[in-house]
Amino acid sequence: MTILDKIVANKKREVAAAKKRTSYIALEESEYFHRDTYSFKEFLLDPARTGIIAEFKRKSPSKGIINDKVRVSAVTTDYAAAGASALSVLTDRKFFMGRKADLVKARSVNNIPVLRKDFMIDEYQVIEAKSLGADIILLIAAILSPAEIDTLAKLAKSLGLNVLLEVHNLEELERSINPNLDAIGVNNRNLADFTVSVETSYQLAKHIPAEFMKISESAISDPETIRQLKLAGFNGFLIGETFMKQADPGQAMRDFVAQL
Ligand SMILES: O=C(O)c1ccccc1NCC(=O)[C@H](O)[C@H](O)COP(=O)(O)O
Repeated sequence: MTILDKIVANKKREVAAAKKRTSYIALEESEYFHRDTYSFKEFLLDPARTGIIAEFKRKSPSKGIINDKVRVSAVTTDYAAAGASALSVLTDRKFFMGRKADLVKARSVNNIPVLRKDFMIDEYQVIEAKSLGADIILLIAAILSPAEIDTLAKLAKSLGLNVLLEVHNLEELERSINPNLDAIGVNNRNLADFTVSVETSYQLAKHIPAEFMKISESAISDPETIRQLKLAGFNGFLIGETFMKQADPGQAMRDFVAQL
């Protein structure tokens, strides 16, 4: 069983428990459920911003604890002030030490798009994402069939959410492409064995149709890589560990942006 299989098996149990705890009606009564979301594309293309999607990530399966000493409100507002085009907040508890409350907190103190970073396998999670204050959901091609991507993406769009599809290779990209997506993210981390290579982004860039925003995800650790990725056509850059491994992630992002 790969780590991804374990994450998905656990997610199925978590979603079943969440459905018992909080009804669909309760989700739809959340103060955020009826809000208008921010456009991911608009913020990515805003020349006053960096294109960076800055992630709040305490722990990961590949690295263990990265930083469990910082507060989501302070870090995400610092990220936004440093020029983030969007925030990414992990809500998986078991493998990433995330919390749904982290997303609610990030939403309440920021005015830029927020990605719910989780392993979406069920329509319930999409509705929950809206109720927690997310603007963007992530659909991971490695764990979803094309039909599941279609269903989840259509539901997300009907709620005004932006949809980011994550792929790791050409086969995933070709089978998963769907008109209800806003952005395609190329994950430079192989989720099966955790090896990382930004080459994955360069190789897939030319295969992503022009109508989708292009995002490069993971293992981005220096400003020069962003310059190269921009030349290859990428609009967004998802960065977690590079900032979060520092005692002050917001300052780390400011220092990084100063070199762009
Ligand atoms: O980060 C992991 O170890 C990981 C393991 C299994 C599934 C997903 C995983 N990460 C999710 C991500 O996509 C990253 O958090 C995100 O792209 C940021 O990556 P990084 O900048 O390398 O922290």
